[in-house]
Amino acid sequence: MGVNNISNRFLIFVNALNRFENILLDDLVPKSVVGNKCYRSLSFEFCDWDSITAMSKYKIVMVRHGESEWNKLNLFCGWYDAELSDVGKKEAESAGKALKNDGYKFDIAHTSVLTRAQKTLEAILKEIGQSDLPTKTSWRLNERHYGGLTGLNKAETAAKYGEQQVQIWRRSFDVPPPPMEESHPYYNKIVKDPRYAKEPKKEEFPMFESLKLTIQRTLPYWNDVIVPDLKAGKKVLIAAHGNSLRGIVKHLDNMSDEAIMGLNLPTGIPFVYELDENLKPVVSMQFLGDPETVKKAMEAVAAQGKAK
Ligand SMILES: O=C(O)[C@@H](COP(=O)(O)O)OP(=O)(O)O
Repeated sequence: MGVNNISNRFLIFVNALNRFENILLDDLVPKSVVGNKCYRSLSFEFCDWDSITAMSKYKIVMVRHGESEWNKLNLFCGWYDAELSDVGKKEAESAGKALKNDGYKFDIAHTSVLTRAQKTLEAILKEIGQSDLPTKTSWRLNERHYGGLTGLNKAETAAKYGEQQVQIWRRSFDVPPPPMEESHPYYNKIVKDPRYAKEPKKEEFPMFESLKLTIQRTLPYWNDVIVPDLKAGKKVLIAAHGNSLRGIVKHLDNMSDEAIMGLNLPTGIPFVYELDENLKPVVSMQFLGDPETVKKAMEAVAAQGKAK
């Protein structure tokens, strides 16, 4: 959960419930104290700002790319290499401006091999005056592979198979979409794309991915590449995708398979994690955007799976 001390209010992002809550300090009195100035209620734990600052050892910023041409058309995108839409380019610039306003500078960036994430990163780095920032790219940060759904319209798919089925395909933890067959219109474009010539290995190359499978290939990158950067004292920025980032968030916040179903990440709004020495969050998913805008953007992502 993210916590901001706003005068006598705490603004809390309640992961399990996927919403922001504004809580008066007075309301906190009956809650049990779980540590130095940290509190627990039925649905969340939180700490006052001084305690957070004391515990925070690592800071990392993540951002889902700006709206892509395929987000705009409401198509399942996955490993299809969609460009940013004009709105997405503006979102990426705004993300950079928000980071600049808050004085963020980075030592390293990580991104996927997909254009929409790379272009978003590029726009952000331009805004913060760090266009030459060392950047590592990996297929392990790619969006989940949407298999046979790739290229289908989400609302039309909901009208055909039911909203519930689309919700399962989009947000269940371990139910994968149908595989991408060789006859799929984008099979060759993806499988024969030169950017995958070296990796993933043939046996690792996905034809579909659930969130669980996505996490299985993203986490090794988190553990083996990003964590060492953090431990070396580097300030890290990740520009990636709705579901590869949901996987990292689930891991960091130790969210249950059910709780992660309710999380919809908005495009182009950076969010911050502060981690303690054991890489446990002391600040979770603190968006650099006003809560009402973030909430609406999350709801809009959730609604993409509704039949029109
Ligand atoms: O593949 C896609 O369609 C979207 C996510 O879709 P949902 O899981 O939200 O349907 O990925 P992104 O735009 O983050 O690369």
